[in-house]
Amino acid sequence: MALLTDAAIQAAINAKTKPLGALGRIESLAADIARFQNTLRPRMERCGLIIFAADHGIAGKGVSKFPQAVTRQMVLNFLAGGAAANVFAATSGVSLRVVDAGVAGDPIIHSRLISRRIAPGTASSLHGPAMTPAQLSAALAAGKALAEEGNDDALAFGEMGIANTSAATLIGHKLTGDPISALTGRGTGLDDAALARKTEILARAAARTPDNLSAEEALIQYGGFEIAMMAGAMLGAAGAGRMILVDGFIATAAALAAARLDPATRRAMIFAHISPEPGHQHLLAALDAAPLLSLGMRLGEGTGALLAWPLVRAAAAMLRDMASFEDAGVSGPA
Ligand SMILES: O=C(O)c1ccc[n+]([C@@H]2O[C@H](COP(=O)([O-])O)[C@@H](O)[C@H]2O)c1
Ligand SMILES: Cc1cc2nc[nH]c2cc1C
Repeated sequence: MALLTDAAIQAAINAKTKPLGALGRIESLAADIARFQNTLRPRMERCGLIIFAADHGIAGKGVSKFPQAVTRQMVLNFLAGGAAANVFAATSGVSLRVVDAGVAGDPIIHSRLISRRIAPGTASSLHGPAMTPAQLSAALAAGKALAEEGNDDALAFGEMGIANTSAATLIGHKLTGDPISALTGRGTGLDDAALARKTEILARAAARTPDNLSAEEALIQYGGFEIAMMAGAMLGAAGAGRMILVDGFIATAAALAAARLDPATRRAMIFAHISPEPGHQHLLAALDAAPLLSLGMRLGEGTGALLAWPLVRAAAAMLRDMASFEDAGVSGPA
């Protein structure tokens, strides 16, 4: 089918029974959806959330307020239905899959857990690469395959991994060139002294490698398995014609890596919210992204993406189902 022009999409939005521009940001969201699906009758009925969980070798260096064991404990909480992501998935009408991408310790055995374990946590990126090239390939491929399953119109991606704000900061630094000091934040709630220590540790880890890295190399050197698998899932979702709901700081690091691996992935992305983690605005700027919500949320798990889903659904329904001035016999501007 011929490619819809931006002018044709805008004309369809402008013809709806409302003053010009009166639905604000919902109008540009509808335009993004129409452009991606190449139709003026876009479909946004089904959304699935995939939460990727993994551990980080750098967690042992005191960069998080919480112990590494919380990653595993939260996976069990997701499976029991007790996390914020479970609650918001239910209120937003989103289905949820939980993936072990590489949680430390023995494999978690549970009938509803999807096991795609690359290894029981990455190596510490303070002293060497977090993962091998073969582990990166396996993580990207596993994520891609998961996103290709099912018949969702959109996929939201969440993560759980103690110390993964450190991984996202280092990846973000190597992909944007913005300084570690500007990107590093409190994560799960570090105090001033601990934040200064984290910044110093991340600066040492960053100094190990050249200034600018390819997305592959940044993921190998600093990535988590959950971040790499999420990047693979984003590539898979875009390739399968599903839109991507990008969550917070860590998910946006995965999105930036995915967009560098395949620039065509960017068109599939909807940016759900902005987190107070200071690096998030840098990554959003590198992606030229305007997030929908600003709620002061910094939880991860896909919680911001879950809250944005009803807006995405409404935007598509507006373009598909709203009457035009002509359809409804409503007078245009005087
Ligand atoms: O999504 C965000 O913007 C976000 C910001 C700060 C923290 N988090 C979550 O907190 C964990 C990482 O924090 P930290 O301090 O252990 O690096 C990880 O499980 C993330 O899901 C998430
Ligand atoms: C309790 C807790 C829940 C989380 N969910 C995502 N990251 C998290 C980090 C902690 C510490």
